[in-house]
Amino acid sequence: MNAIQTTDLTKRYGDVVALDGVSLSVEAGTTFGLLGTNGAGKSTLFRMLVGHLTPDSGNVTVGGRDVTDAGHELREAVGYVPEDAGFPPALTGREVLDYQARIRGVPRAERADRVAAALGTVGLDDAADRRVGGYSNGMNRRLALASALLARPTLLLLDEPTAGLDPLGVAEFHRILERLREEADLTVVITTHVLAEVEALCDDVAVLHQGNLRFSGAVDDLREMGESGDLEPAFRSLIADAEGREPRATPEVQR
Ligand SMILES: Nc1ncnc2c1ncn2[C@@H]1O[C@H](COP(=O)(O)OP(=O)(O)OP(=O)(O)O)[C@@H](O)[C@H]1O
Repeated sequence: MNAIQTTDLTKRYGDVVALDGVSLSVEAGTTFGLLGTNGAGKSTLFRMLVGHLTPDSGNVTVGGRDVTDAGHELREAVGYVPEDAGFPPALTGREVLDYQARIRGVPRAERADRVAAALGTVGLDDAADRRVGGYSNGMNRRLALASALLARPTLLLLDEPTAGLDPLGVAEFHRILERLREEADLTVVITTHVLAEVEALCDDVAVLHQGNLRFSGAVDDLREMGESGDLEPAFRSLIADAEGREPRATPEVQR
C-alpha cells in the first residue's frame, strides 16, 4: 500500500512554479528521502501533504485519502516536524509537549504518560523539566520530533531534521529514527541536501529539482546510475541541465 501518492501535482507562487506536475508514491513502512537543492520544492510538497497548502492542480493522497478532504483525521495520522519548530523558550520541554498533546487532542487521562513516553523516545527525559530556551539545537530538534509523535502518527514528515547539527547530534538523531522504525509501524519521509543521510537512512529516494521530479526509486538504483556506483555523481547528473552544467550553487551536496 502507498502511504503517499501524488498525481500530477502543481503549485505556483506567482510566476514561480514550485512543483511542476509531480507524480510520486511512497510505500508504507519505508523510509523515503526527498533530495534536492535549495528551492527544489521539498517544503512546498510537505506543506501540501499536511494540508497547509492546496495544490493548483493534481492531487495528493495520504493513506489512500485525498488530503483536501481528510481534515482532522489527517492531522492525527501525520506527524510533521518542520525545520524550525520555534517553541516558547520560557516553557520546559515537558510543558511544551503537554500543550502540544492538548492541541493534538490527546485525552487528558493519557496526556502525562504520552508526554513521558515521547520524551523517553527522543532521549530528553533528563532535560524534561529544563527550559527550552537553554536547549541545544539538537535537543530542540528532538523535542520537535517528540511533539510529532504525541498523536501516534503512521506517517512522519521531517523537514531537514539534521541541518546544522554537529556530527554527534546527527548520529543521535539517526539512531532515534532507526529505533522508531524498528519499534513502530511508521512511514518516514525526510527532506535533505545530504547524500550521506540518504545512504544512512533511506530505502527509496526522489530527486526534485526546480519543481521537477528527476528520479524516484530505490537508493540502490540511484547509486547504480552514477559512475563508480556512488550517489553523488548520480545526483549531480540528475540536476545538470541539457548541456551537462550544474546549477551555480550546489554546496549543499555534502557527503
Ligand atoms: N511563500 C512563497 N512565496 C513565493 N515563493 C515561494 C514561497 N515559498 C516558496 N517559494 C519558492 O518556491 C520554490 C520552492 O520552494 P521550497 O521552499 O518548496 O523549496 P525547498 O526545496 O524546500 O528549498 P530549501 O531547501 O531551500 O528549503 C522556490 O523557488 C521558492 O523561492
